[in-house]
Amino acid sequence: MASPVVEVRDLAKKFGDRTVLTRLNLDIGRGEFVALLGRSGSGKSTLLKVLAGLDQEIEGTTSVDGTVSVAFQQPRLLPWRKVWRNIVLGLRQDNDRAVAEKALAEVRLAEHADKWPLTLSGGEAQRVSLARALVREPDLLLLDEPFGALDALTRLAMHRLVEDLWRTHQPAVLLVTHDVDEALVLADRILVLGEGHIVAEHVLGQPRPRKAADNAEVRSRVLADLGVTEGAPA
Ligand SMILES: Nc1ncnc2c1ncn2[C@@H]1O[C@H](COP(=O)(O)OP(=O)(O)OP(=O)(O)O)[C@@H](O)[C@H]1O
Repeated sequence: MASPVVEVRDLAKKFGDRTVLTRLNLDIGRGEFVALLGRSGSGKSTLLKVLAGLDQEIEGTTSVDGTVSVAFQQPRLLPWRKVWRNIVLGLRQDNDRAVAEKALAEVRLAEHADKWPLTLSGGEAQRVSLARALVREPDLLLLDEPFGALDALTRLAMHRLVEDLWRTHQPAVLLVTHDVDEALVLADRILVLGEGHIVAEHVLGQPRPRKAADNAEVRSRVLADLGVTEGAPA
C-alpha cells in the first residue's frame, strides 16, 4: 500500500485490568473506504477514539498522516447555534457563511442554514454532522455508527450520499457499523475486530453503486466471522 494514511502497530489498550485491544495492526490507504465490524464490546469505538487522538493512554504506535474528522451516532450539534454556525464552528473561517452554505448544499440542506438544530429530523441532523466533518477536508473520516439511529429508508439514502461525498472529497474512511449490508455496499475492505485485534479481512472489488445482494458470499463469510449462523434468529 503506497503511503497509508493510518498506520497502527502493535496497539494495546487497557481499561484498568481489562485489555480491550491487543496486538492490533492496521493500515488504511489514502482514499480507501474501510468498514469495521465486530461484536458489541469488541473495542470498535475504543479504536476510533485512539485514531481520533481522543485517547492517548495506549501502548504501541499509531500514526495518522493528515487531518482527522469524526461523525458519531448522535450528531452532537450545538443547539444554541444555528445550523450554518455549527458547520463552521472551530474553523479559521468561523464566520464564513458561504463556506457553510456550500457544505450544506452538498448534503442537500441548503435551505436549512438558518434553522436551529433541534428543529431538524434525525436524518437531517446527521447530514449536518457529515457536512461539518467534511468541511474540514479530512484525510481520514471516522464514522462511528453514523446511521445506526436512522430508519431503514433514510439509511439507504444516507449510503448513497456518503458514497457521493466520499467520491468528491476522497478522504480515507473508517466506518464502524453493526450492519453487514451497509459494509458490503460501501466499503473497499471489511475488517472484523475480535479478541482485541483484526481477526478477518475481506476485500470487495465490485464496482459501485452496489447492492448488498451482489456480495452474498462475502456476506456469509462476514456473518460467520461474527459468529452469526444465517437463517438463525438474530
Ligand atoms: N472509558 C472506559 N472505561 C472503562 N471501560 C471502557 C471504557 N470505554 C470502553 N470500555 C470498555 O471497553 C470495551 C469495548 O468498548 P467499545 O465501546 O470500544 O466497544 P464497541 O465494539 O464499540 O461496542 P458497541 O458495538 O456495543 O458500540 C467494553 O467492554 C467497554 O465496557
